[in-house]
Amino acid sequence: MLKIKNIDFSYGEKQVLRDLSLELKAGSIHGILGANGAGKTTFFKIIYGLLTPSVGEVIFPDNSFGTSQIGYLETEPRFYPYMKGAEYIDLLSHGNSTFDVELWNEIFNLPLNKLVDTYSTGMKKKLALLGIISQDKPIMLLDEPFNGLDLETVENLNLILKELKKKNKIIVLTSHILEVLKSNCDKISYLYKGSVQQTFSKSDFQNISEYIKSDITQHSESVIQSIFSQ
Ligand SMILES: Nc1ncnc2c1ncn2[C@@H]1O[C@H](COP(=O)(O)OP(=O)(O)OP(=O)(O)O)[C@@H](O)[C@H]1O
Repeated sequence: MLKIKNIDFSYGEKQVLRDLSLELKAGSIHGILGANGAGKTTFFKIIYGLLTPSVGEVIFPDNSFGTSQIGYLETEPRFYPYMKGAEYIDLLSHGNSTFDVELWNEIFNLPLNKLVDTYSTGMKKKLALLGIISQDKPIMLLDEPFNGLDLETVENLNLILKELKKKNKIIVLTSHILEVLKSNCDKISYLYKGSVQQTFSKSDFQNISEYIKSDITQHSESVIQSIFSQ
């Protein structure tokens, strides 16, 4: 179990996370849902150790060594210039001699001998995903992993996530597409104004849209109606 306890975080004067607590189980996929700017990426950066909370702590599972046990897929992955796809995978998979890049690339179909600079946006996302998978870490933080992927890769990623879950990993993923979260996750937490406002289990997933709609969009609906009635 990865435990996040009572975290506060601010960028300067701006408080982004407030008393955020969450427990993430091994062998399960936990979705994080939240509006733009709700604090999802900030939350991942805290778990990964890129940011330090002013209050609260991240408690890693027994026998793990903190952030070295985490694979982190950023929303917009960054690459070194003049690096080929294969070199990127070599760099990330370092220490995992069992990773069979050729076999995996039968699924991802990437031109690994070409410079990453020549890749399309979706190809870069696929390369970053392949890199994270190649690391085979017990904790995987995936920030919008489905963004920019073609339909075939979306289907493949659904299957891959199922297999990774069977390997007892702690997987946390964000998406703005509710259906993506519903079909992949065991639990979904709704982040609102920097706190986990509600965590839904599978049996409650059908209530999520209604919950968010009543919470967020009622005000927007009345504003949109007043704009168009002018
Ligand atoms: N480096 C930074 N300096 C100052 N404020 C920041 C910084 N990074 C993020 N923020 C602010 O923190 C808040 C949370 O940002 P964050 O990127 O964590 O949100 P998010 O939920 O991942 O959003 P999105 O869904 O748009 O990716 C936003 O208000 C954002 O403007």
